[in-house]
Amino acid sequence: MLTLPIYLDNNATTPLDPRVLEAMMPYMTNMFGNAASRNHAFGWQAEEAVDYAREQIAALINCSPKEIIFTSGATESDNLALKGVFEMYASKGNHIITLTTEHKAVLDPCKHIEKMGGKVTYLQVDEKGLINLKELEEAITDKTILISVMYANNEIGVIQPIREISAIAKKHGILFFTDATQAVGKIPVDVEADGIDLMAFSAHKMYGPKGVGALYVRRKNPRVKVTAQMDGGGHERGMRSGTLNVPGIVGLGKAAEIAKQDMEADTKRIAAMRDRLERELTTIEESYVNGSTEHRLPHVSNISFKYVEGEGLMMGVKDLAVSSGSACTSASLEPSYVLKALGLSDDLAHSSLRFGLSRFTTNEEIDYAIDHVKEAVAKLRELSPLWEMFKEGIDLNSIEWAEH
Ligand SMILES: Cc1ncc(COP(=O)(O)O)c(C=O)c1O
Ligand code: FES
Repeated sequence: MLTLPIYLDNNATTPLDPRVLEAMMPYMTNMFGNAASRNHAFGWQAEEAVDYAREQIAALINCSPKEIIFTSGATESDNLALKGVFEMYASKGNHIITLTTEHKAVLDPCKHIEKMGGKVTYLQVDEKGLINLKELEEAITDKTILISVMYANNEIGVIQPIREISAIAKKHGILFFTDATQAVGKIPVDVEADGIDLMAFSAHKMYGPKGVGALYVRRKNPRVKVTAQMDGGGHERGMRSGTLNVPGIVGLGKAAEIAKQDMEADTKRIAAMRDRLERELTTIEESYVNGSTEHRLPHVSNISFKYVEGEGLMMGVKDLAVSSGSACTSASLEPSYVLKALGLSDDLAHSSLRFGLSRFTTNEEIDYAIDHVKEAVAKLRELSPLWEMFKEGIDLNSIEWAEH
């Protein structure tokens, strides 16, 4: 049975897995203790639950439970990593290297750091969305303290060469931070093998609750430190004060456990549906997949349908919850800065849709999406004078479409 509307915007957020909700429920009802209360059973129960969640998360990303700092989500983790390193290592240097295609939760703290006297290099990506490793190495100066490169992009799903980046950071004695919000729980992420020093992630992108996330902070070779951005009771080894969100943390832990256990099977199923969706939708004339299809998350596809407005297309497929650009910026009519960074013209960037599948996506939903997007593109093009000119063989490149 097909229930409308269909949710294909799982890069913005995922639904809560019922197994996660079940694990959280006791901590939202009778087990309400404060994990910092050391003198009674309510506190012990809560602390035990938090410790267990730390272990579940550590098992997913291959770290020690002690290396997990709980936060309110990836935005906070990004802020803590960037500003925390900038402040902690001020005597060593003030230069950070990142990408133009990072999430705003990285770019905006970088802007803040610039206002505080820091220097930030924003590296361009290639037309597939990938970093240029030579340019990365060339950007390093004796003042560089941090390389911040996202694991996988939220708009196009492109996965960066994390191990090569961390090797460069290590060679130069620089810390490596990755915003892995879109990757953790979706693809294998191993902080040891990947050589990551700091890593941000969030529960609500991996079938957990909203408002909870974590920052992985390496404790051994090198022992990484960040200056707290939230002062108070000294929770989380002094790096993030504030009463712990116990139900949320339990949810993140359970989400991590399920991800570890189901990842292989989920990925196989989801990638097959994504590939079918992409194969079918690219039979539409003048449609283009954005970003690398080789180094990409298994559940994402970002496609531009030339001569169609993404916003109009979204209206045309009302029962399909997809996104054009990213959720944070969807209120603005500016074309996506990520797609622009790949070299797309404004028009092509505007004509894109992002499809994000989940473990709950069904083949029937994909069938629906294929049929309705095809239909909507055809209808909108019927009304488009540009499409008509294109069909008549008039060369539009020189007049309407900016050079890439
Ligand atoms: C790559 C990336 N970083 C950071 C965030 C922010 O995460 P949160 O909503 O947990 O603050 C998101 C989600 O929008 C994201 O996709
Ligand atoms: S919700 Fe991910 S782009 Fe903001």
